[in-house]
Amino acid sequence: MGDVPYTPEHTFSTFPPFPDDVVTAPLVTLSLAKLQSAPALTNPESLALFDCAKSLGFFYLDMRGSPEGETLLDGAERLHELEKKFFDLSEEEREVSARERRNDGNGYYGWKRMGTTVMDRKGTIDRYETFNIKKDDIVGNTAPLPAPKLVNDNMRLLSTYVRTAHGIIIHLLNHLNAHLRLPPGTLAGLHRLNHESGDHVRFKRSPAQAPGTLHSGAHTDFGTLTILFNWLGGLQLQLPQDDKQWVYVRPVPGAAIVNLGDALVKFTAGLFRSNIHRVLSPPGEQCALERYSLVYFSRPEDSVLLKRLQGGIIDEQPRVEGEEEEVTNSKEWILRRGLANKADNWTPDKWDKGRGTEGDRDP
Ligand SMILES: O=C(O)CCC(=O)C(=O)O
Ligand SMILES: [Fe+2]
Repeated sequence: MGDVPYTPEHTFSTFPPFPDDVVTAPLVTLSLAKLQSAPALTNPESLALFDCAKSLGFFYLDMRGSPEGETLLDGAERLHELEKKFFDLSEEEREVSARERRNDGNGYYGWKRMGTTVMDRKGTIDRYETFNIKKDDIVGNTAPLPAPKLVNDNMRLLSTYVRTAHGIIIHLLNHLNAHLRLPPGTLAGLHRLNHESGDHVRFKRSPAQAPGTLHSGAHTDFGTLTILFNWLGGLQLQLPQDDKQWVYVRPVPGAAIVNLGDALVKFTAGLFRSNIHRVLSPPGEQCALERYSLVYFSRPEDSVLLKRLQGGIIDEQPRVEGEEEEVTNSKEWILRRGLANKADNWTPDKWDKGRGTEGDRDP
């Protein structure tokens, strides 16, 4: 997309700062370069990753000093520009990629206009729009959903981004695999780039709204690992402690926010945590601005069953009665969770069907 001379620092400097007087999440910062520098079992950074997967399930991943990390940062700045342009297209142009047009049962991918899903059991209507671009469409595993010229002209950028994000995710999974004492390559083998999966790039925008307005409802992510770039605040997570306090996640230039999703909870029989999060209007002066996010969601390949993996320390996890009942594969899980919240013909009963691993954590 032409030359975007932006660095994360530059982009951050164009916005009012994230305020200092709000409570923020105590996320650890892990360095991708350090994770890449030594094998898992002798690498303190890797042990910190394992601890985090078992406790909060959210961390900053500092991308600096790693060639793959720097490529991702550059791609994120470029895609931030591209998503602004995409959402500024006329409705008619965005409509080309409308999720309703996807008639292959994959109606979770494509453009979702604002206000077409519900965010809670009361039926509160969402306050954001998204464009989910399927990894399989980008790397050529499937025939792509029609897209505006703007998007098609940027396929190389999207392809580099997807391949880089996917590679970083495989690297993180290999670390976790080692600590779980699973046979080498077990997790990576469930997330092969050239096999169909629910991985996608998400563009997300919400308009400026009153302070404290809920933009996206409380949820856990459905899949494996999520790599999120934010430039403005607004993301909150609910601390696991008893008081279940909601705290903001401060966006940090040069770092992505990474979190674990439900698939990793299921694979590890509850050893890992997929934490609840939501989005409110950005705090302080940032509230007056439109808010964009850029997300890469990784998910197990479509046919993978979402249940405990055999082997390693997972075998030591207690068995819960009924845990082998109603096991779904990854594709069914995503579509069930992703489409249960459509606002048309919505009922509270449908909301219940779309729940993930929140269990009694569900607000
Ligand atoms: O907009 C954000 O910062 C978070 C987005 C998110 O949690 C999601 O799309 O699953
Ligand atoms: Fe999320």
